[in-house]
Amino acid sequence: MQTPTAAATAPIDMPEIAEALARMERCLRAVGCERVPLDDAAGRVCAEALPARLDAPPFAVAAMDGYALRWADADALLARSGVTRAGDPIGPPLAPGTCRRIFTGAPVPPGADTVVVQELTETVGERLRILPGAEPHRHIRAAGSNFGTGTPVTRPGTRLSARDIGLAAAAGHAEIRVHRRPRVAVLSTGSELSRAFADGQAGQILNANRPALKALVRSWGGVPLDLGIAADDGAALSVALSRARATAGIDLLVTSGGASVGDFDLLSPVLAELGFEPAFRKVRMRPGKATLFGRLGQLPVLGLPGNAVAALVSALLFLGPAMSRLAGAGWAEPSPERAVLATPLPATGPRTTFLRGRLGRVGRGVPTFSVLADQDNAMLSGLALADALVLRPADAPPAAPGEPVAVLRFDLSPGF
Ligand SMILES: Nc1nc2c(c(=O)[nH]1)N[C@H]1C(S)=C(S)[C@@H](COP(=O)(O)OP(=O)(O)OC[C@H]3O[C@@H](n4cnc5c(N)ncnc54)[C@H](O)[C@@H]3O)O[C@H]1N2
Ligand code: MOO
Repeated sequence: MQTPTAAATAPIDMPEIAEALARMERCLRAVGCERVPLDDAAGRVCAEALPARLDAPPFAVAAMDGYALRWADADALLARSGVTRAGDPIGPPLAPGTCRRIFTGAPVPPGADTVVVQELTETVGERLRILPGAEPHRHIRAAGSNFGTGTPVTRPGTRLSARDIGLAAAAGHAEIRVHRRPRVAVLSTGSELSRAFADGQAGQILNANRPALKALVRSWGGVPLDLGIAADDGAALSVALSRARATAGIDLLVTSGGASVGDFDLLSPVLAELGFEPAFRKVRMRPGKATLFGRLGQLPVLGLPGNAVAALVSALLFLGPAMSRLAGAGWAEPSPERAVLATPLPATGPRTTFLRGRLGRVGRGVPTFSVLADQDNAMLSGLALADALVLRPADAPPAAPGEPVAVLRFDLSPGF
């Protein structure tokens, strides 16, 4: 991990989202690699350009069931000379004036330059007539026409799809080098958090962020490590953070809560005592202002707000790209799409603002966006119902139905 260079020179203020992301990007590197069987490679991030170990197809093969022949002989009545099925050896060369019965996938005999589909042939006694409609040089897949030996068949930095895995297998590979899954530790902070429904006592809140963040880590290709709950107590938080720093193999620590300005929001002061190097301690966005990022020794730390909606919106913007970079798939920020307002929007305050809403579609045009009534940053019911966020610039005036807006669609961040 590189030193957060911007943070070293810039004041630790409240950067805009783009600046905060840029500072974060400079601090994160892809994790190491491992070799896995192709059967376990789906969705993993490829770390090598596998070269094909053979020509494919390895020899000329018939693409249809029919007869192999020399096109120059097509006007004659052809003598039959044997049969080749898929899996048969290549067989002897085809003598002039003859044809060979052949089936899809079978090696084409040397000398033949055309396969005529059986539907365009006619048997005349012992011989074969080629009917009008047959075409020269058809229905043969030349040796190496799919790929040649040495051709790279996988691309580093891409998530392996079923298509990639099929191609790698066709190219003679049973294993592939991939990035290991990033290990992301999740620490919830807050004395009010209870561990489970049955524990719930007066004054306690169920821990929604922990399972939600672990789910995101898993959906985005990582392995979550649950570090439990730290109370709003300096000593407890210090122990939990120091333990995380000392634990080998954690690629990123994600905390939630305790990041604001209350007397019991201790994350920032405790991190500072432990020698944290911040890249930013707040972001000019709503929700999600209480987001911090930096390095605790070698360990990158992303501090998300406690409010459940703020935590998830901030995770969409910051944890998503971080996971993508750590996983080896490159830095990938959620990209806004165009939509048209179906409902009015209020003026925004001094931070870039995200409002939850639902997309609709009118004809084939850009989708419509209807803002939801519930925009409380702690209340998950509205976020669960939403399928997009509208992105409003800071200090934007009210907007009316019909106006174009930018939206972040949740379906473009699978698992969110
Ligand atoms: N005087 C100010 N107060 C607050 C400000 C501010 O600027 N000045 N910022 C507000 C904003 S914005 C947010 S967001 C929150 C951020 O607070 P923290 O990150 O310090 O989070 P907490 O205070 O610990 O918790 C806030 C809220 O979220 C609930 N919570 C916490 N963890 C979880 C969890 N794991 N699962 C479910 N819910 C959780 C917690 O009970 C609180 O209700 O601060 C505002 N205040
Ligand atoms: O900005 Mo807080 O992080 O609004 O919810």
